[in-house]
Amino acid sequence: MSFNSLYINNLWRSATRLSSHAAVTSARLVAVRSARREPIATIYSTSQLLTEAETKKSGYLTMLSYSSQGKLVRNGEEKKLVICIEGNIASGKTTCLEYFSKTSNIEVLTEPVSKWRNVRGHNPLGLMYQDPTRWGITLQTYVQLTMLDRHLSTISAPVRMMERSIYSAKYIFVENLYRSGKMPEVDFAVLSEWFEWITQNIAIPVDLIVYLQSSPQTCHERLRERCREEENIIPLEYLEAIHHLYEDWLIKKTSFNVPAPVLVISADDDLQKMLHQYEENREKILAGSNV
Ligand SMILES: Nc1ncnc2c1ncn2[C@@H]1O[C@H](COP(=O)(O)OP(=O)(O)O)[C@@H](O)[C@H]1O
Ligand SMILES: Cc1cn([C@H]2C[C@H](O)[C@@H](COP(=O)(O)O)O2)c(=O)[nH]c1=O
Repeated sequence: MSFNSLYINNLWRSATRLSSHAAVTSARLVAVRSARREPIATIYSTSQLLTEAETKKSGYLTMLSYSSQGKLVRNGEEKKLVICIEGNIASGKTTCLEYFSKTSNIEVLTEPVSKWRNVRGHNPLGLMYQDPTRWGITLQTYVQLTMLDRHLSTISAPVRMMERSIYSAKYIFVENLYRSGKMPEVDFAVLSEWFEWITQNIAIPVDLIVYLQSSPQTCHERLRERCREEENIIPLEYLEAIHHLYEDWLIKKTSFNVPAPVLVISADDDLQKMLHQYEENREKILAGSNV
């Protein structure tokens, strides 16, 4: 095994699946020490993890190596396209993904909302809507973790389409909690430190962002129609705030780094017209292009 090549856990995934304290501890050691660029061979030999052969067989671990920028990257997936579908709450992202899931050679990853509604019997999404100042950090820490898990999971098809990204979780939702005065500064600082560490040390490739641009009013109507219990208390103003953050990020490009070209699709139309628009844009989307 080469010096700049190592197996590390997909962090939390191994923690739950390997169910061994020694394995979890050593996995953490590998991740942290490798980020500091200490000799991998030492790390590998001190690890209580699976052997290389066991690792490959298990499929739980991802082979990572350093890029020329010094970031950890997944091996062998350079030619796969990653497309993130972005947009306000209830703008139609899941519906869009469902449509494309019928296409062969596309892997579709929806947001892990079910995890946000149930982590070991707790509902951080519901808690956050009830008391954002107390529970915003709890939800957003978990969102960041689960989105990172999505980004790092092995890609099983030439094209991956995924709902949102670790970027929008931070640039839109954390930012909104903080700007609206509902997230204490210390919570925002800790989340920001985590986010910066992740994005500086781990390559999170995105080739195209498809922005479903919808009016907050449309989203409000669709949200009511969808009837997700936790979201009953969302006022129109909340969707307006999310909308403005999205517009500043992806249209005006005045707030945060945009990690990929953006293809804008207006999403206020009825379902039939939306499906027509998806067909019209299919080629561009699957080529990872916005022109
Ligand atoms: N173009 C559309 N016209 C009318 N209703 C829609 C449209 N697209 C989605 N919906 C409905 O709106 C709700 C939210 O859509 P969904 O795809 O879940 O949005 P998101 O994943 O962005 O939150 C769902 O009830 C869905 O059936
Ligand atoms: C990414 C992210 C999401 N949320 C909330 C917003 C919504 O209530 C759900 C996601 O539902 P959608 O229909 O897929 O938009 O989760 C959040 O509070 N924080 C986040 O970072």
